[in-house]
Amino acid sequence: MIKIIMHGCNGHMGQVISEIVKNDESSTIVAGIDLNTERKNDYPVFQSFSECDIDADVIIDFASAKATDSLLDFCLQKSIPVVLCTTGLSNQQIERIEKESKKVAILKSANMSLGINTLLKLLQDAAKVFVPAGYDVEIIEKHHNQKIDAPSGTALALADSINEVFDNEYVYKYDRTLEREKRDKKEIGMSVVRGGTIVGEHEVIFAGTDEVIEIKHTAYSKAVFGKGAVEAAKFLAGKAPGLYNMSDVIK
Ligand SMILES: NC(=O)C1=CN([C@@H]2O[C@H](COP(=O)(O)OP(=O)(O)OC[C@H]3O[C@@H](n4cnc5c(N)ncnc54)[C@H](OP(=O)(O)O)[C@@H]3O)[C@@H](O)[C@H]2O)C=CC1
Ligand SMILES: O=C(O)C1=N[C@H](C(=O)O)C[C@H](O)C1
Repeated sequence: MIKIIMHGCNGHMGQVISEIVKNDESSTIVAGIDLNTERKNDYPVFQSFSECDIDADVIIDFASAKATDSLLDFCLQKSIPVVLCTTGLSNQQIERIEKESKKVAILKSANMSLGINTLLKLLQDAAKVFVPAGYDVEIIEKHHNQKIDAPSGTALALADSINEVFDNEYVYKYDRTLEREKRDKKEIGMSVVRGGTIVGEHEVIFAGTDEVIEIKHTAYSKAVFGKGAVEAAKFLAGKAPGLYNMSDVIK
């Protein structure tokens, strides 16, 4: 039975994970951390890591980038691996995660679904064909109106996966409203929609002369992220320090 601390336990994803774990015989949540402690849970909830003295095998994090530094402090202090799912991290935080992963196991993934993680690999094959043939790459992402960060962590991961094939030569373009020039060949454009309760849509477009290829993923429920996160937690518990991602879990 793996013991989990749920960071962001009273948020949308925290509640999805709580339900999954409640029905899972091989994992249990031993504590939650959340700014909001009003909700009743069947485990103790602390407002911050500094108040939590409970030990665990792994932490699942779906909270806020504002809380990522205190999360890392706690993981290092207690030597507890972490499945880091929060998006909107700064470059400094990403550098720190890389550094700290030499001391504790960290699995970082902007999207825990099987679909997106498979797409990350498939896209590289598509890009190897279309980009050298001169096709432009554009990404459109759509999310609910409660989302704080833009573009989504997944949109950035999709772009990174394509960019990696071309030695990271491509520049990301988030806003064309001030442009008075044609699109540069060496850019990947990202467009963002926010509205209602859209769970998460990501579309990658390869636009060539007289043809367009659109590869799209739609999440219909947050459960796809929750299931992946619990699977990742089971994978990471007991692992040696290192930086892991979902491709280590989904073979
Ligand atoms: N990797 C993936 O597959 C996925 C990643 N995400 C990412 O996960 C994160 C959370 O998403 P979601 O559950 O929808 O967001 P919510 O806002 O619903 O939940 C976040 C929870 O964390 C709490 N929180 C905020 N700041 C702190 C803090 N400093 N310390 C402790 N708790 C804090 C919030 O409290 P309060 O409401 O009081 O602010 C809230 O209860 C986002 O970054 C999102 O992009 C989401 C889905 C999938
Ligand atoms: O905030 C969300 O909801 C989601 N965030 C992640 C992201 O930023 O990519 C993953 C998913 O699309 C849902």
